[in-house]
Amino acid sequence: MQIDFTKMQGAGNDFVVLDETRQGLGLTEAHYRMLADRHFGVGADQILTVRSVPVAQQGQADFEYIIHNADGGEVEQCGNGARCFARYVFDKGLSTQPCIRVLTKAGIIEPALQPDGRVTVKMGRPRWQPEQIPFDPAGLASEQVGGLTRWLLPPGGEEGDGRGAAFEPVWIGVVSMGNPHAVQLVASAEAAPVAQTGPLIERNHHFPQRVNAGYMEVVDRHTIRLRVYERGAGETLACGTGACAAVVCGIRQGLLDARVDVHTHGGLLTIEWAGGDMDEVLMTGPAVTVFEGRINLPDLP
Ligand SMILES: N[C@@H](CCC[C@H](N)C(=O)O)C(=O)O
Repeated sequence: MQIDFTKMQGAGNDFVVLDETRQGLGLTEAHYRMLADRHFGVGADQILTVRSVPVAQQGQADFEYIIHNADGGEVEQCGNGARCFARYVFDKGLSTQPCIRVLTKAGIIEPALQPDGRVTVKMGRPRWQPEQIPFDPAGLASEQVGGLTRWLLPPGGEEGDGRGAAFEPVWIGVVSMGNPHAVQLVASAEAAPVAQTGPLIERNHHFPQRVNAGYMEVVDRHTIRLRVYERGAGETLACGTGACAAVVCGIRQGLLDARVDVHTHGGLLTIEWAGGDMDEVLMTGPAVTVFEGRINLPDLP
């Protein structure tokens, strides 16, 4: 099977974007893994698919947005991808509107193209309840820091199983931005042990659907440096939902103001959140088309 694709990136978080508005491509998890593979496929952190809104939800949104991680698994949300999604549907003429409503597994988000070429996305409200994440805090120590509950996580997974013996337990803030995030404060994002502890936190048994692990260095009240070890993709150059999650945790802890610049290895994202239960998080950043292509995919189970 031959399929057309567009390669895009948002702050270096890179995507293969597929159009299924006219017909489904019938791809399997193995196909998504192959597209994402940097040696045998195109190479991407996530595969984004544009679909028409299912009949039952028509009127609620303009498009449906399907996200697969590089490991082939379907996930609920992707922030950098949402900006690329909006740029794609506009540039391809699928929409003439600079502001669209997009249906995701985590609800409706609203990306809007800005005159300077960046995209701002209304990402929805942060969700803090353990069952919304999902997160099982049974047996973990907790502390209250400002408005944030932090949990002491043994990064080795099962307490006492030996795998985490080399690492100290870490205090994490836990939040869903449609997808699950565990955010820890670090003195230096550059020096943070992302490659060592990221995979252990991702698969820690307190997160039944795994988790994205964020490492946040607070520079001042409106600037952070952030690295994220993403569920199903490993460390990426930037994570949009990770940036939202870090900033809302920082604001709740009283460390950050309502508008924060997030410096990642792939570029700058700006996150705004007024801090109330009903307030939505806004994310602004770049969305760039890299190239168009066509690839032969073998039959895969
Ligand atoms: N790169 C993303 C997040 C993609 C999904 C994530 N890896 C997950 O499994 O939840 C972003 O920009 O938000």
